[in-house]
Amino acid sequence: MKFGARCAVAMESDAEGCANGLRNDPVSPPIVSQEPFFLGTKCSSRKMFDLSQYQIDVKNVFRNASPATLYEEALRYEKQATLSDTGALIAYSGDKTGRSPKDKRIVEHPESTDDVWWGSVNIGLHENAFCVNRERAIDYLNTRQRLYVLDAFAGWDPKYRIKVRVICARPYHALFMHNMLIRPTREELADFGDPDCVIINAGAFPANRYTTGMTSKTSVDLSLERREVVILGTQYAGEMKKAVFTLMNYLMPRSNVLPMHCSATSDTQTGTSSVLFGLSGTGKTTLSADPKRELIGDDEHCWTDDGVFNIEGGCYAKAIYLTRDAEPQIFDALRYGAVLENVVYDQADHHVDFDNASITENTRGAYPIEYIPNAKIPCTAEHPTDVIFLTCDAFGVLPPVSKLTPEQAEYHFISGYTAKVAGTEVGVTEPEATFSPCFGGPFLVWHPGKYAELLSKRITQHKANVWLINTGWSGGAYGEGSRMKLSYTRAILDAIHSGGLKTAATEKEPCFGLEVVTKCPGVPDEMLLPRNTWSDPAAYDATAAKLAELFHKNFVTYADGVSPAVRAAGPLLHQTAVG
Ligand SMILES: Nc1ncnc2c1ncn2[C@@H]1O[C@H](COP(=O)(O)OP(=O)(O)OP(=O)(O)O)[C@@H](O)[C@H]1O
Ligand SMILES: O=C([O-])CC(=O)C(=O)O
Ligand SMILES: [Ca+2]
Ligand SMILES: [Mn+2]
Repeated sequence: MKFGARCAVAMESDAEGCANGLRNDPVSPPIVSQEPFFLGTKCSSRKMFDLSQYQIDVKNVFRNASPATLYEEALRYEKQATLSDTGALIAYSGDKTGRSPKDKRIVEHPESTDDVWWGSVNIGLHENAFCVNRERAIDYLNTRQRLYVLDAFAGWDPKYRIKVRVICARPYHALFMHNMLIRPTREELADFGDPDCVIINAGAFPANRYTTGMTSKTSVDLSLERREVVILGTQYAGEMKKAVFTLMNYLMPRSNVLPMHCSATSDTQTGTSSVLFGLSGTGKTTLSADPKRELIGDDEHCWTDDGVFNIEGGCYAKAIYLTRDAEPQIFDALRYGAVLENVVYDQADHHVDFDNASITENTRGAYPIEYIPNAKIPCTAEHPTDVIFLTCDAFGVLPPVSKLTPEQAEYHFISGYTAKVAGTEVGVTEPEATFSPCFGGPFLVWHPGKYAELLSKRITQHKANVWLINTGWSGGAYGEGSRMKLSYTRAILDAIHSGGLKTAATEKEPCFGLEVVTKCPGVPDEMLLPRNTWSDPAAYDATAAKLAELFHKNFVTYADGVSPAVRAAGPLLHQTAVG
């Protein structure tokens, strides 16, 4: 894949100095680190890493510093940084503890404007406002004593990978991206050349609300032409990884490749994969940590003519209520090298209280993918045999598992349903339906139809089975029932992966028209038909009808762009009343 190179940079390798066993020149004062990853050698160069092409002139620039160096930097220079009792770096993101989708902007440019699905997801920004924000970010970075540069890759398939450069002021951000991107070898770093994408992270500094197009002090701006991301007014680290994902969501479909907000695992024998789509909190990361399978990745993948590849080099797991019993692989990955974001810990022994949501519900841990024992490196796999849609239905009406027809698959992919539970956001007192197209609305650049078409084509071509799994409520809506037991969801996945569920008994459910699996090893029969789990079946019917109506209302926007068969694949109830 070829990208327009805009800026030439002299990137000098320190390999020679190390090979000669040269010590640092004692007279040159700047501390410059270009340590390679995982090589176990301390190899620093006195050559300044030059950021002048970005008009950045800061004395101490660390390029691809080792985790140990970044730990040192964080502990010295970040106010609240500390170590957990398992050796993870604990860091705090400040006011923003989650992504800010309303503050995301895409530069309007004649070259890409016809490609972009403009609206509430992709809000346009004038090129001039982008330049103002970019300059503001650079001015801020120039006030710093120390900066961190990370050059690394996104995309495990060499045919599609892009070179990403992160420039940031916080060691925690550098370590986060070191974990989340694909770490280059020493040779790859020496030959890195010009990056395909640059993230300029000045998140500690606010946007100016009077800059055209700004509605708050936070702004995450992407220029598809410059291949640059500017971050102001948010230090939540997840913005950086999802900015890369957004860029991939633009680039990949141009090469007939489908980017997916999903996790992926592969069969240890056959190498075939299964992908789990789902919005935030539905279980992608949790369920992909599966000792019976190989882990390809937990959040961002692409489906090409050759199979699937992970975009990332690490995982970013929700840490709230994490226990070693329920999720041992993830729990054990939160050790030396991992970043633990916004967690509360005991001041005396630095033991992390995973049940404490006083800073945020969205506590997170970021670790390199090889911290999961059964990760497959390189993170690529054969075509999926199974495509799974995860939904966390807080209404408690969707069945634990149903088998979708190709038309239902397209309908549910475009709908992207999940539900928020009451209590986590102010003002949410009952389950709130969320529809996010392609289970990743905030990251789409093209119209959802483009991704839906690519998915349908690949599903048909590879005869993949499509399943809808409810990881949310059972026995009643939020407040009445309870969250689906993780062991049941895992048993369902095991049955899918063993091939057994393909031939399992099913029953057509009348409200959503779903073919519900009624027998699954490891799951009590009565759990599989949700109506049976409610104490009041009439209340179930009423809630199901309400949800069906929400599906119809949401689908109105997309109805014109799909075939009549797909339009008819939604919930059966109230179809005429609303749609
Ligand atoms: N039956 C279940 N299936 C999956 N997860 C469950 C289940 N019951 C409870 N959970 C919890 O729900 C959360 C799922 O979060 P997870 O990190 O897997 O989300 P995700 O889909 O990866 O989201 P994101 O895109 O934000 O990273 C975890 O905290 C997990 O412990
Ligand atoms: O992006 C984040 O901050 C976490 C995540 O995976 C998501 O929200 O989908
Ligand atoms: Ca995740
Ligand atoms: Mn995600």
